[in-house]
Amino acid sequence: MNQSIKPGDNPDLTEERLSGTFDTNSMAAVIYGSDKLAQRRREISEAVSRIPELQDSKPCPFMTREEKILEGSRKSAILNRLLPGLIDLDSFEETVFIHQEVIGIEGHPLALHESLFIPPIATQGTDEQQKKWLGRAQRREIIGCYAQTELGHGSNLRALETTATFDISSQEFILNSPTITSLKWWPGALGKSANWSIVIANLIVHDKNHGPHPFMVQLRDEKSHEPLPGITVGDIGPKMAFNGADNGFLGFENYRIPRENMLMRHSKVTPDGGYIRPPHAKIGYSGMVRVRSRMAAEQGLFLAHALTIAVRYSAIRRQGYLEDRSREVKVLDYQTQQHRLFPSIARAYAFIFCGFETIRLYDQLLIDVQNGNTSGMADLHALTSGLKSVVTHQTGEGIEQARMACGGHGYSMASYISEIYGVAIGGCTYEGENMVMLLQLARYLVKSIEMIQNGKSKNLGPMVAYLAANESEIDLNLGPNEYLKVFQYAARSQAWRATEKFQKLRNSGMSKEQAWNQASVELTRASRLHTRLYIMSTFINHVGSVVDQKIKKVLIDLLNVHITYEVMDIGIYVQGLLSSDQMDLIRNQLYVSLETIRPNAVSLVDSFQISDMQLRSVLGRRDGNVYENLFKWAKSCPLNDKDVLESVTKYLKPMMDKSKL
Ligand SMILES: CCCCCCCC/C=C\CCCCC/C=C/C(=O)SCCNC(=O)CCNC(=O)[C@H](O)C(C)(C)COP(=O)(O)OP(=O)(O)OC[C@H]1O[C@@H](n2cnc3c(N)ncnc32)[C@H](O)[C@@H]1OP(=O)(O)O
Ligand SMILES: Cc1cc2nc3c(=O)[nH]c(=O)nc-3n(C[C@H](O)[C@H](O)[C@H](O)COP(=O)(O)OP(=O)(O)OC[C@H]3O[C@@H](n4cnc5c(N)ncnc54)[C@H](O)[C@@H]3O)c2cc1C
Repeated sequence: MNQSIKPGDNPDLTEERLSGTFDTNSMAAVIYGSDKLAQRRREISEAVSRIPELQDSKPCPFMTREEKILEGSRKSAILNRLLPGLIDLDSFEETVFIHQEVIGIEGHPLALHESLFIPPIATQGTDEQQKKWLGRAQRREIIGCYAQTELGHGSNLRALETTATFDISSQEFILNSPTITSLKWWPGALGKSANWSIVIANLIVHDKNHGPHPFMVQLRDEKSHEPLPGITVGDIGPKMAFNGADNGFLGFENYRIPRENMLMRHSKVTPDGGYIRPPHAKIGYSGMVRVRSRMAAEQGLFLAHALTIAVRYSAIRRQGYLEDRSREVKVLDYQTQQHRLFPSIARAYAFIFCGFETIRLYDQLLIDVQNGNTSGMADLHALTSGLKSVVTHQTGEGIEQARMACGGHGYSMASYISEIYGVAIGGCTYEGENMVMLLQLARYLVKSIEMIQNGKSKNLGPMVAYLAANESEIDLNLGPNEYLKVFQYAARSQAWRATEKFQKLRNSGMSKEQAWNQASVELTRASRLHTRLYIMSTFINHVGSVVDQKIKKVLIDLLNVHITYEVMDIGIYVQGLLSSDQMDLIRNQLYVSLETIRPNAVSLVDSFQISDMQLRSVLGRRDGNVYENLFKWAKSCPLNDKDVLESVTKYLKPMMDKSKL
């Protein structure tokens, strides 16, 4: 049963919900990993809806940037007071969720505090450092951010210019931004809100540069909030979206911090200037790996937001005719609309499933690393590098298709899809620009193939074992596992093609760097296919583990949409394996699976359980009463406060009057 049905709803949406074949609360339990977690989300939404001071003071699209930042801060402060009664304070998921619900996706002063400030202290700080700062940060006595990127350097961390030079005589580090390009640029909440930051700076001891390391740095006075002497800080200005966040710039001029402010769980500087190396050279990058490991689920949810809006709206929007000329048809009945939206629903489910898997893998790695075992770091770095790149790109594509699927109203901020798009595609850039991260995964794939070439296939990890197989024929009695083999063929042949291109260029005498650059488009293609294969196999495994038979049946239907769409999408890579008859068969299976999923489309998006407050979309309202609310929304636009604006009295009217003479 669809749990969203209520009296007074748009009858078209109710009809859709009645046609659903499964219980949406049970599906939510599968999406969020357990009945308890799905129920907690419902309870938190419900509790928030009953607290007047947590409601939006006006629709976000009508707010100026200053109002957005003020509103985010107002709500953050209220939440901090109310949180103990509303959520499990130890749960990161609940903390993120309630902020999302109350403040939305446009950013807020604590967005980075939870995800990039507290985790490095907790994982890279010593016990004493944690004792000193963790409690204060968790109680929000201080607000923090993560300052790594510089005006001139983001992707290439080796070129960061900020320095932290150890001064033995005073037992302090002296922070400096030696050039304009070394100014920290982009950190969220740095601009106006944060008073502390994790700063990534080159550690210099006895004139030797040990590369980027993390430091705890106070930026502003804790009483006056004024920048401390030696600190230059401010906001970088408006962005494409995410304007409730104050991304900032930061410069240091001989700014001193105590030796104890370098996060020293892994690397250390001793009082006499000795440097102790970390157990793995890239352990300082693990804060980024943590965020990347969470991005597939986050992005899947961004896509889920846009699809909830587009699918619900498509069920109430009637336009044109099919057979019955007496009533216009729901646009959701057009095959083109289904082809535009349903593969994205499948992807959203796939991203969320695989996102929760990578969060689990990261949590396991964290335990291993704390126990001194860093052997899994390279695997997870490769996996999350590829995953963040593919998922953010496909999420952006899916959201944009969702916008277009809503026709003209999709272009209005009342749909809110443009904001979702703007925030989500930031993910193509932050936490590592997508091409750069695909090339990180490519290094791993090339190394894996070199192992095969050197007769060491048995040392390959399970995620790359397929690179050594030799599939040349597919039985087209196609079930998911045969589709997986088709995808493995595509990913394998592209990985070999790219590696061989690189090796050929090397053998022709080209430098490693030039050869890599000349092969890089092919290498990124290999990384994408490898990642899409991983997403597909995780989806298949996940569906296989579902116990509730009604839920399993729908998920198999959704999986069929996914695997047929994905294979059609990579057709060019499987030409050597599949005949044109086989491709036709798959194409037809895709069209059949679109029809099969159609009656469950609304229930599948309802199962994401995104409340109206969180969705902030007139088009995507749960009750489907879109037209009357669009009219209300337009009337409430500040431009309509007056009938005659100054733009008219001051310019247009005089112009028209003058023209009359
Ligand atoms: C509705 C949904 C709800 C959602 C709720 C949440 C909403 C949130 C929305 C918005 C929030 C926005 C928040 C944005 C926050 C953004 C923060 C940031 O962006 S922080 C800055 C991030 N910066 C980067 O990511 C920089 C990218 N660059 C790098 O990471 C590195 O420079 C590099 C590209 C990895 C290269 O590093 P380096 O030059 O040092 O190394 P290489 O020579 O290339 O490689 C040497 C070997 O090291 C391996 N390596 C590299 N990194 C790692 C690692 N992390 N772990 C393990 N190994 C690593 C590399 O693979 C090489 O190995 P070999 O090939 O030699 O074996
Ligand atoms: C919304 C948002 C929030 C952010 N928040 C933070 C934050 O809180 N803290 C923080 O420190 N930073 C933050 N950032 C910065 C972000 O991490 C960087 O912008 C990102 O890492 C990309 O680096 P860049 O800007 O230097 O891109 P560039 O590296 O300059 O990329 C420009 C182009 O060059 C290409 N390119 C670069 N290197 C290579 C290469 N080796 N091979 C092939 N192509 C290459 C890229 O693919 C891209 O096409 C944020 C950014 C955004 C957009």
